[in-house]
Amino acid sequence: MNLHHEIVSLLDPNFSSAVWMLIIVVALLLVVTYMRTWYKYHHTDRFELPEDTASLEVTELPPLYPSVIPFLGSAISFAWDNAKFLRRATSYAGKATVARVAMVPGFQIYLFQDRETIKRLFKHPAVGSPVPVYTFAIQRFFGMPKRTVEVYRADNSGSGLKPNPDFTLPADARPFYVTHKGLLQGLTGPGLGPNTRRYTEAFLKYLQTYGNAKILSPSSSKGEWVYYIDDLWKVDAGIPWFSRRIPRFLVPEPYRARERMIQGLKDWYEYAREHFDESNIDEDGDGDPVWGSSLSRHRQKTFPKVREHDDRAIASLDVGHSWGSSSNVVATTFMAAHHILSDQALLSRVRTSLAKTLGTTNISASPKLVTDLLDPKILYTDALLCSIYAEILRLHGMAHFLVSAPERTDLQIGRWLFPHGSIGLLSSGIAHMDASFWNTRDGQHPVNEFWPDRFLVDPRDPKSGPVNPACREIPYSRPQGHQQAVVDDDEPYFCMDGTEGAWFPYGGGGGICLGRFLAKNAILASLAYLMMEFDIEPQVKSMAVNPWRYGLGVNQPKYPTPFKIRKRQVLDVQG
Ligand code: HEM
Repeated sequence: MNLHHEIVSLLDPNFSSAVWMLIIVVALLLVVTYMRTWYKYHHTDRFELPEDTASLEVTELPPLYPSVIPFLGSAISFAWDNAKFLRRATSYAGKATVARVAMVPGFQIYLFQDRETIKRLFKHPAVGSPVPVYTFAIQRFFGMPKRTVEVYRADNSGSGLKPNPDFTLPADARPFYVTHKGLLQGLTGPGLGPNTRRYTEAFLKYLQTYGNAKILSPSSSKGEWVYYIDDLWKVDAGIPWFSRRIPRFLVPEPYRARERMIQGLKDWYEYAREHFDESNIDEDGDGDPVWGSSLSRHRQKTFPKVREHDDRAIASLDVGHSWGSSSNVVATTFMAAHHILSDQALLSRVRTSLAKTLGTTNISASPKLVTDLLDPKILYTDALLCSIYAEILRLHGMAHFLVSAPERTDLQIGRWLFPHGSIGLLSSGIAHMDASFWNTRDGQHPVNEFWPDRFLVDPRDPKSGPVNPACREIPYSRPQGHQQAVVDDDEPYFCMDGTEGAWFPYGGGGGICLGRFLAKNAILASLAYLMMEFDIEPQVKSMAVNPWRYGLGVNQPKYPTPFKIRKRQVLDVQG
């Protein structure tokens, strides 16, 4: 049949009257539904937030985002360009807001982007991290065997000591609790100091032997050394593919690298079990030559007691741990170094400020050990360095977070209802780019540009500080600390007051990154060492960000960014 015939048959009243009627009814339904949603969407007073919400009776769901083709319309826009769709759906009259989006029939996602709601979500004790996000990551990113993933999938007991009341399984079915407890101690408790120190020592050693150094896992199955860190970066490059479920035959390299890491880790466990000697634990009670840290020893002791956690499964968790503890730290340090090194005036300000903070211009010639000098307690007092750190994570810390309401209880988040079993999405990338909230110095320093002074408060300048003076709610205050006492009252200081719910590269609430303190310590120490000890010349004029990774963590460059690096020759001037 040719086109002419098709048109004729469509116009034939006998053939198509019923079809036409159906099409017209469906079209009318779509138009009416769209107009109803559109009307409600535009007539919700979304910016009216009552002061006291505790006594408020909430019946209001966030407004449903209108879409011409229900469900499909939003799902397609989201899949096509999630950053653009999220920005559009979460902004109203130029302000960040909340919206409900129908993704597939029967499933709506709650987009929370206004600061007040985000602050409340982070503070609400019943808001959790959805189990499917974690199970997706351990299975797809880190190759966890299915049988072990099922144990996580069935664990709705939470990560606290006391399981949720509806959880009826025995204690060995609580992998979230076991993992969380170990990480909490190792990354935020007694392990933080020793871990920071070991990180700094390893980083210095790596740079001092730059070019020759390869970090090796203890052995592989064939007794060969494996380039663990090289493989880690191959896995890191594979994360955008894993997250889109691209199969192995199309991108074999990251899958192969992951397998080598898993094998190397399993061999290491065997080797370490054989060679560990308690009497070799360091004086700090944490490190040891074979397991490395009390966190590793704790994981080895506790994981095998959880169902389906043999060496194979633990190795997948450790691939995840290796990735989680390095990818974002390296990306943040790289981005900060790139911005500092691209601006000679800033580089010189950073070096002057560090020399003052550390009390010397030549840190390796200082009578103090470099690791003592790069102590976080000292580096935290360097206002410019801290401001650069916060600004880099604002500009480049782009992550989507999912939060969940409990399975049986509706939550009241400010004036909004977050119904039981629902999933919410927050994007730090959008919050970090809110031009109405951040101080741009009357547009001189737009939100999409790096401004090293954004988080500095100059007591003599009322227009300084991170928050747009027009929407600042609380006055800034100088951080109180023993080192701060010696500081001149007029000197600019680092401050994040008033940025809660607007700056959250590490997530927030119960699911907040447990490595955030270690990350900050590592980033500050690495930057201080790189800037003070080396002359680094980038070999590219500009750097483009890789859009493929948007929402997966800190931005990375799209193309290789070569640089020349050599040891600095500086005179030892004690401050
Ligand atoms: C700049 C560096 C880092 C960034 C931007 C970052 C970011 C994040 C983000 C966005 C999450 C998810 C939060 C959520 O889903 O609500 C997370 C979770 C986590 N991060 Fe980090 N992270 C960094 C460094 C680290 C380091 C150095 C470690 C460990 C040594 C670490 C360990 C973890 C752990 C264990 C979790 C899971 C927390 C939980 O589920 O209880 N992170 N991180």
